[in-house]
Amino acid sequence: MGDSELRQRSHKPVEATTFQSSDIRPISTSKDGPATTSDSGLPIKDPPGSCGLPFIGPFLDKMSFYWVEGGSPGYYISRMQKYKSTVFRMNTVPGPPFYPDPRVVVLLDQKSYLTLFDMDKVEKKDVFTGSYQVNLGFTGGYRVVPYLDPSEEKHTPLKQFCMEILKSRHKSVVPELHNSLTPLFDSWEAGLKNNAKINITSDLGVATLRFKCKTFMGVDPVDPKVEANLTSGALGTILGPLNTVLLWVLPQILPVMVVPVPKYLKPLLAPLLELLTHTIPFPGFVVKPVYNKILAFFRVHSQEVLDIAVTKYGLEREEALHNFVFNIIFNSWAGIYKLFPSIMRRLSSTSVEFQRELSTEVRNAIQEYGGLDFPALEAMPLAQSAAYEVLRMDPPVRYQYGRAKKDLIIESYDAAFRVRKGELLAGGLEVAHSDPHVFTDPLSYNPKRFMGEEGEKLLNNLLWANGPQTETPTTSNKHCPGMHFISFISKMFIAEIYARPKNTTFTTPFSRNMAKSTNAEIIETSVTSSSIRPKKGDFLTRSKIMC
Ligand code: HEM
Repeated sequence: MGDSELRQRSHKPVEATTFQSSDIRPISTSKDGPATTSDSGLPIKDPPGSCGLPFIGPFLDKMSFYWVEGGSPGYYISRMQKYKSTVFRMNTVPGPPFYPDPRVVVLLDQKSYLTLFDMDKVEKKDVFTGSYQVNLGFTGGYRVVPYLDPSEEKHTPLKQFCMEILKSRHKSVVPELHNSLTPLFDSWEAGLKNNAKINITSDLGVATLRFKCKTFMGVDPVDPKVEANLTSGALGTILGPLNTVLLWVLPQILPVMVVPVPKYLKPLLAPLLELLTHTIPFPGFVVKPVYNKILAFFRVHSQEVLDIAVTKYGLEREEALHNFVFNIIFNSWAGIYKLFPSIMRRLSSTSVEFQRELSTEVRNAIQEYGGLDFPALEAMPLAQSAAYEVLRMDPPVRYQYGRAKKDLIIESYDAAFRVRKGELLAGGLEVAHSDPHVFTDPLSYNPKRFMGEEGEKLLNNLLWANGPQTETPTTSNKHCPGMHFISFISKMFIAEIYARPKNTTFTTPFSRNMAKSTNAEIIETSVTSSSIRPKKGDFLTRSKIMC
């Protein structure tokens, strides 16, 4: 399916669809009988779609998700087109035999998607990763804050603690990000002059890990002089800091990930990979050595932070420690690990003229305010818009879930759907972020999209942080408390690239390597970065690229 087909996807009302009886549980009705139209006059119907026969349906769907349709968004889009609806029933992943019930009602347009942020309508208990839950052994036996519903007692103090950490360390953000990126960019440029191979994703991974730890704990996790650092001991030496954290992060998301395998090896490797990654939930003990290593580092260096958790928020020290590790490594670092390479890839696809304009904005602001700091960064609307546009097209977290607290009527643009209490709602964010009702030419990277009065209004529809960019994360909602932090550092990352003395545009080898390491394709051989374009059909294959 091509981009043009996607653009033409229909939101016209659909005919009533046949259901498997196993898909439907009894629905409560008012004494006047069930309503036939919603409050805004739309016809009420059951969501189209079928989950198939028990076990067989979910199993076949799961195979299709991982091995035929390349995961999100292709899997969602093919079903959206089949049912001619942006709300429908389907099986999510993982599924049988050893993962829980994968039946969900999917929401793919901007209107229905908002249901997922309405705490009166959905419960967010244990749905952070969707239909399955990560073994508690990954987090020291604690249910960390993203798994808690706001109605749970611990949610408020744990979220307040996270917000406090972000606020209290904000002055360190600019210098620490600068100090982490400058030597890295220097080394890339030096290496590229000598035709050395660079790996953008892993190099940035280490740099941002150092940035996170230095900002929030004041210590460098790879400095051999630092106690319990992530390169120390046999494990640290063998794995290195990046693999240590990845070996803890990845098994938590592997159940929903498409494992990239060359086409010709698929028949050979698929059964083995299925068995290893998508069949049996990972038990906690598999990550114990690496988690203990991470924990030991945090335990030594987060005492000041933990004092705040205990004295100000009345939290148990050990629980606060596991939450702190999760906030810094899983919530935050893992998101940046995906986001920063996406920013480079998207920027490298823009024209030289645009990159010059960006560079001029960055340099002028730095000159006017005497350095790359908060005031200068405030004066970079183009860099900010370019960053928002990456968050729109490549949201690092691609799914959101919530369980219906009661029987609901959920409206899309052209129909209203009955959803039963207890059903799991699943949002596919890449598709909702490409809603043609809201975004013009939604499949194109338009770095100026969020600029100006009209552009700023679109921030209401930027939902990557589990809520509109214009709304505030609070203890009563599940909005990501790191929303402003991430928006800010993404803009600063762009500013750091374009503030570099020699980089009015990326040099050719820089771009070529960016292209190679992010799987983009060089379609011309001219010397400018505008020759780098994402692969054809990128929207559909992106999930493979980014994994
Ligand atoms: C690119 C980076 C990030 C992305 C894509 C991201 C995305 C999200 C999303 C989608 C959720 C909601 C999950 C759900 O309930 O369905 C969430 C929640 C959360 N995020 Fe972020 N986040 C990022 C960075 C951060 C940072 C920097 C922090 C803090 C240091 C953070 C802390 C949290 C916490 C504590 C929650 C749970 C909120 C609650 O329970 O109310 N995140 N994030």
